[in-house]
Amino acid sequence: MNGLHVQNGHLPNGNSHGLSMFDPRDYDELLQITDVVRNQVDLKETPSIGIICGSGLGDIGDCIKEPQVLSYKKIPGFPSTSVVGHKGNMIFGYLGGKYVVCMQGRFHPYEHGMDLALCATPVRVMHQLGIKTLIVSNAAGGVNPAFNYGDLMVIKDHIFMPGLCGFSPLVGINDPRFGPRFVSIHDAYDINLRRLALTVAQEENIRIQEGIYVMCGGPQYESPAEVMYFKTVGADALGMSTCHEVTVARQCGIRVFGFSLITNIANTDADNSVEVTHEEVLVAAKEAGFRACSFVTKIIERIE
Ligand SMILES: O=P(O)(O)O[C@H]1O[C@H](CO)[C@@H](O)[C@H]1O
Ligand SMILES: Nc1nc2[nH]cnc2c(=O)[nH]1
Repeated sequence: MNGLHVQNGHLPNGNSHGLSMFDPRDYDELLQITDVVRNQVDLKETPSIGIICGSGLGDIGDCIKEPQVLSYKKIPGFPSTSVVGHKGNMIFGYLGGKYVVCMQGRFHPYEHGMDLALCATPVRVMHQLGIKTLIVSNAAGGVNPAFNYGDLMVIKDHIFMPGLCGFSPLVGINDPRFGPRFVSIHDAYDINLRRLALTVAQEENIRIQEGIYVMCGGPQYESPAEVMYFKTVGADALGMSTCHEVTVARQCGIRVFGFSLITNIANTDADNSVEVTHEEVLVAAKEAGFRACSFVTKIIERIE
């Protein structure tokens, strides 16, 4: 067991289950966590689809029918969610006629005691629970000048800044049961799911964009010069999450669909002061809750 990747090697929630230390890269230790989840939920069937709700987008989890809600506090190995707008529940139930598992809240690399593999633990647990498709959502700042506040953006590809700088969740011991040491990220966001999402948005009259998502380390928002830098290299939206989850999902062969809600327009002009706050991000997400929920539900209805 290698506790190096978890702060002090201790799990804040682990004691009552006898799992007080764990390594998010160790398949067998994650299996123990997955078993604890299975034992606390009356699973109706194997969930085929996993969902991760972005900041303020927890309404997606609240749309689930026949929900069984397991607080992260009851799952050994799951850190507490410390970011406002991330409730910290794992929800099992039906959405769009399919049995799903939904993470109502995610872990970000900038939170206390995190490393990227630990942040991606929910994806590995959902893999062990049997999901074949992952839907990830996030709140993001729009960089593309054609984007408006409140737009949804289908993620076409990403630029994973921490991953490029040596902080990939795949750094460290590789257990081949999760997948290969070297993972190709050439087709991370499934093209058929992207096409399906664009069709659904058109049919439902939902304003939709498609673009490149950049994951920055955060928690500070970008300076105008940084926004300009990302714009120059082809970014459409900026956030602080998602890419580590997608990387881990692709290693396990999970098919991925991702979308961003554009909660603010990132500023490129240092002479024009524009403050971004997490409060406004949450307001934008709240306003979009119903739309995001029906978008995800309609996509799931049509997933094969
Ligand atoms: O990516 P999600 O979890 O939606 O959250 C986004 O919103 C927060 C900033 O307002 C950051 O954590 C950013 O990543
Ligand atoms: N990095 C980053 N994350 C966000 N999340 C919501 N808005 C933003 C933004 O402008 N930048």
